[in-house]
Amino acid sequence: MKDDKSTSGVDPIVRMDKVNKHFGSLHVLKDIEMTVSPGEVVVIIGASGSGKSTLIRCINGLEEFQQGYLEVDGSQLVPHGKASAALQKIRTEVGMVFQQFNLFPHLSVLDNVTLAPMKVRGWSRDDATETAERLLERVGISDQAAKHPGQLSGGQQQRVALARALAMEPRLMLFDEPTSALDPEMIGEVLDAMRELAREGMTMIIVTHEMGFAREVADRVIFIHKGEITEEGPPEKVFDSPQNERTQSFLSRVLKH
Ligand SMILES: Nc1ncnc2c1ncn2[C@@H]1O[C@H](COP(=O)(O)OP(=O)(O)OP(=O)(O)O)[C@@H](O)[C@H]1O
Repeated sequence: MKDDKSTSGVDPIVRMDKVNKHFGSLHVLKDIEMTVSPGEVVVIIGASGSGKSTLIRCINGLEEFQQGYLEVDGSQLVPHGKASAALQKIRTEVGMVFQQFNLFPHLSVLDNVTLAPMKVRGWSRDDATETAERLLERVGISDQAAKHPGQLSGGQQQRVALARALAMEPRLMLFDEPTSALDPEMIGEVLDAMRELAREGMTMIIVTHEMGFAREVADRVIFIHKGEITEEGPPEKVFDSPQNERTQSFLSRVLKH
């Protein structure tokens, strides 16, 4: 096991040691070693197809991996793991926001947010509604609670998705390119909500192409190239003086505009 001093005595929320993942003959994740401490905001960057989404999807068991050690908040996901008690626990403790919102189209905004706490956590409707209303207020869309997702803008839908994930009181939030499907004028409102969450101390792992945002919110930036972590460090270091030539050429491409 990797000895990671960033945990400084506190148990990490995520511990990955030599995790390998294949899609058939494609070796998508190669010996991934990553430790995330409570309260840390880690941003994962890299070219399209480098394995960023696959990496975070392994963390909540949406993708299985073939080799290595993966532990989330004390529960271990095993290679080739299918349904297990650990997986169930991890799914309830880890919130995820996807590129495509993935809201239930036939439910109101409020019902989208109350559903999982009632079904999974066994909360009463009153308790779930109270929490949902507070969260919708917090992401600035309390006036949309009775609408259906299709009646909202992309930015509003993504904020509902964030409220829905937070309603489960997650220990860790994963974001998979949460602004990539949004019109440019709506990106800011979603990033603002994420910024706020980071300020409040939520542990977050974020895959994004928003480099300005990454620099601003990340405690640590991880660069992935063809399934390997080739560089990581504080944002100032990775963005201003990248050591690896792959990072240098990626950043010079994406920061050109
Ligand atoms: N379900 C799947 N079956 C087969 N190959 C897959 C599957 N999902 C992803 N891949 C492949 O795995 C590689 C990594 O994909 P992944 O989506 O993790 O990359 P990414 O870095 O998130 O890319 P992007 O920035 O474009 O979203 C790619 O080559 C992709 O085509």
